[in-house]
Amino acid sequence: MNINLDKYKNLTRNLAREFINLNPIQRGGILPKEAKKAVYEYWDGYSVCDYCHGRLDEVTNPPIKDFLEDIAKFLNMDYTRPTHGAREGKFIVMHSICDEGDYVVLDKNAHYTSYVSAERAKLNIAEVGYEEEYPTYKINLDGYKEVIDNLEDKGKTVGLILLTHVDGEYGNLNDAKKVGKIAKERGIPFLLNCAYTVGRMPVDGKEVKADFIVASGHKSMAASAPCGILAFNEEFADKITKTSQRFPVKEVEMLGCTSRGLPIVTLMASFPHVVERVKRWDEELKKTRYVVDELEKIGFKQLGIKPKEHDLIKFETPVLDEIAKKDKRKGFFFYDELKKRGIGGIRAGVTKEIKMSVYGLEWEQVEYVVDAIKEIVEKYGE
Ligand SMILES: Cc1ncc(COP(=O)(O)O)c(C=O)c1O
Repeated sequence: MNINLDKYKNLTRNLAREFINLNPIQRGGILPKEAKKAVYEYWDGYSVCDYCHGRLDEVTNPPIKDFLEDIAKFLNMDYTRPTHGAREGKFIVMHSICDEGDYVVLDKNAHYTSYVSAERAKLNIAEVGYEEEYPTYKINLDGYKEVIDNLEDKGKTVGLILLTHVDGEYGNLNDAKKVGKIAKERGIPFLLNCAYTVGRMPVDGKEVKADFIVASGHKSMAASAPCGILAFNEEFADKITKTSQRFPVKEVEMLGCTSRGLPIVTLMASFPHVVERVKRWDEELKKTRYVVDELEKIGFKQLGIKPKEHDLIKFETPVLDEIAKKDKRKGFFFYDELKKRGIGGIRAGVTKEIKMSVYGLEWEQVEYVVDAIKEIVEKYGE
């Protein structure tokens, strides 16, 4: 065997712990210290299966069964199951409730994993477009009606309506209740993709008339990847939790058991922290809007709906692009300068547009980030 194993020794992370990480996909997945402690207890393989009597969702030690009931209450949904992430939840819904060839109607800002889930489930896609493209990229939610009507007029079956609660490109928050109402009127099941919302901000499934909610533990619930939650209502419980003919205790869509180790433990251990932090969502929005106000003063331009209703910020940054043309480090100057100031998470080499989030940072840190960016622009700009 000629394999060099040295590279696996002493694995360390470049983005050092003391860095302020501005990457929007990572800010909601930072573990509180309670969850870090649980890691030491449960880091071995199938660590949650010590007292299993056949199925993950029924394990009482650690308290997975209770957790799934509690998280259903937290989301105001009837039932939940653990998954490996939002994408696995979407696939489970599509695969279990749609028939091959059905249409999934989704918003144009949907994540690639929504498309890939549909493809894997052998479904077709129809998109709902924008009310406005540049600069807000706001989805025309009334457009769901038109897209559904057009498909039905052509004799097609719409098996599912999917809405991205907050998208990963612009951080636009959609009015889920509006789409939930359309879904109810048309009698079509409604899946709300809450990868960027559940765990960061309050979400009430019944209020928005969602039949299914998918959430992402590692993106927004302060958990280690990969893990997530699929929540569903009574009406669809039989389909989602159908058991195997040959192994009657095992749920087919879960392939028996999903998150069977450390990730689900971090998800549970972080739950008290998550329950508390969503109550402080207004404060998070204040921080986000402060960043936008301050950085627009130095020539950044926020894309997406204004004012911000979510912490993911996308900026057009012509000032950075101008500097990159002259600096010998080219586009890498910004990454480099941020790194010197203990800030990471902005894509290296990119200066035309940047994405960032200050979710969960202390106000002092938010101000530090804003001042650091202003200082860099002042120092290197004209
Ligand atoms: C809107 C949205 N949905 C889903 C996902 C995927 O989440 P997961 O990794 O939990 O499948 C992402 C990841 O960036 C996302 O932005």
